[in-house]
Amino acid sequence: MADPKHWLRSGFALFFEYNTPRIVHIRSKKVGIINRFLQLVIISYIAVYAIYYKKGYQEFDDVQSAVTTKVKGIVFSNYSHIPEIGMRTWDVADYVIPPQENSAFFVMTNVIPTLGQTQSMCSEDPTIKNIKCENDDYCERLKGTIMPGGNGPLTGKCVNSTGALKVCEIYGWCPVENGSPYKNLTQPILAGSQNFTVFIKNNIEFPKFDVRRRNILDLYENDTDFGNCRWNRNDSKGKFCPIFVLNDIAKDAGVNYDDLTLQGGVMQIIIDWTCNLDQSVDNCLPEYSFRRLDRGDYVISRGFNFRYADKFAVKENNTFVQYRNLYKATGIVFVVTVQGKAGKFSFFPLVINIGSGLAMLALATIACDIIVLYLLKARNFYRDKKYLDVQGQDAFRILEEESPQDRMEGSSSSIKKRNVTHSYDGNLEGDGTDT
Ligand SMILES: Nc1ncnc2c1ncn2[C@@H]1O[C@H](COP(=O)(O)OP(=O)(O)OP(=O)(O)O)[C@@H](O)[C@H]1O
Repeated sequence: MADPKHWLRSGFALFFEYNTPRIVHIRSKKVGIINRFLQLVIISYIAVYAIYYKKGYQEFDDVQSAVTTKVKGIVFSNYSHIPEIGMRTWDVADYVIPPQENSAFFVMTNVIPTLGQTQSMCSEDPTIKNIKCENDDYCERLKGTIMPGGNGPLTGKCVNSTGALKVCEIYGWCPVENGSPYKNLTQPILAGSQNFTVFIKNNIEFPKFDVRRRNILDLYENDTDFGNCRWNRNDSKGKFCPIFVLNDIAKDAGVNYDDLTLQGGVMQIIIDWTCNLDQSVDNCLPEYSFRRLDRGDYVISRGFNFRYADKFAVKENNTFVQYRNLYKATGIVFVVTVQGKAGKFSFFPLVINIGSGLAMLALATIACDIIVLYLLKARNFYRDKKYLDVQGQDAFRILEEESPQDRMEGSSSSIKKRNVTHSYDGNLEGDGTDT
C-alpha cells in the first residue's frame, strides 16, 4: 500500500502548480499537411453538410394538419345462395364505417351479415366447444351458463341445429351469427372495391411562419374538373391530385389489392410537406407515398375485422320489438399520416452552426497533437519541445542576479542566457522533417 504521507506530499505539490499552454511552431511538411487536411475536412463538414445540406442557415417549424376523407364508388353483388346478401348494390354509406374518422377511413370489402336479430331463444353456435347435446339433461345441468365464446346464457333445453345436430339453446340476440356459407368464398362480397376513389382533403399550417396551405392546388377550373382528376405519380399534374383510386394506392405500395380484400389489412397514406420557405410559398407542395402497415402472411389473426350493428324497432301487437342487423365487417383501414417541416433563413441558427463549427476546429489540433506526440518517429523530440517544466524559484534567482539595466529593459535576454529551458539531449530519430 502507498505511503499516505507520500500521497499527501504529492497532493500538496499539485495544489501549487499551474499549467499554461505553450505555442510550439512545428515546421514539418507531414504534420502541416495532416493539420490542413483535418481542418479542410472539418470546414467542409460545416459548410457543405451542416450549413448547406442540412440547411443550418434556416430555422424550422413542424407541420400542423387536419385531414378529412370522402370515399366514392358503387359495387353490385348477387349471391342467390346466401339469402342475407342476395342481390344488392352497395354504396359508400354501406361500406365506409364509421362515416368519418380522424385521419383514417375504413372500407369494408367483405361482410357476414346476420339480419333481423331480436332478443329471444335460439340454438347456440354449433362450433362452440361442449355445446352439442342429445337431450335436455345435459343442457339443464349447464342452465344459466354462458359458454366461452358463446352468445348468451343457456336456457336448459336441447334444440335442433343444422342438419341432425342438436345443441343447447340460449337466450340472446337470435338467430346467432353463422359464418359457414362464407367460408369457401373465393372472392370478397364487395368485389370491385379496388375501383373506389377517395378524396383526401388536407389543410396544413406552419404556425411559426404563418403559412397555410392545402392539398388542392389551383390547377382546376371547377369542382367537376377537379372531380375528374386521379392521382398519378408519373404525371406532373396528376401527382398533385388528391383523389386516389384504392387500387393505385395498393399498387404504389407494392401490394396486390386482392390480398387485402378477403381478410382485410392496414394501409398507410403519407402526405409529406417539406417546404423551403426561402423560395416562393407556391413551391410548398405535398408529396404522397403509401405502404402496407400489417403483413399479409400472418397465420394467426390475419387482416382486420370487427362487428357492428344497426338497430331498429318494429311495432308488433301494439308493443315495440327491438331488432338489429349484425355485420362482421372485414376490410382495409387506411391511416393518413401528415408529416413535414418548413425552413426559413434565420441569422441565429447560422451563427450557432458557424460557432460550433469553429469550435470543432480544435479537433484538428487534438488529432495533430496525438500524431506528433505519440505516433511520429520524432515524437520524443516534439514532446520535449512541447512540455517545459519551470521552477518558480529559478525566476526569483534570475531576477536577483539581473543588473538594474536588464530589469529596466524588461528583456528576456537574461533569462535566455540562463539555463531554465529544457533542452533535448535524447537521440532524434529522423531529421526533424519527419519523412
Ligand atoms: N372520392 C371521390 N371520388 C371522385 N370525386 C370526388 C370524390 N370526392 C369528391 N369528389 C368530387 O370532388 C369535388 C369536390 O368535392 P366536395 O366534397 O368538396 O364537393 P361536394 O359537392 O360536396 O361533392 P359530392 O356532393 O359530389 O360528394 C366534387 O366534384 C366531388 O364530386
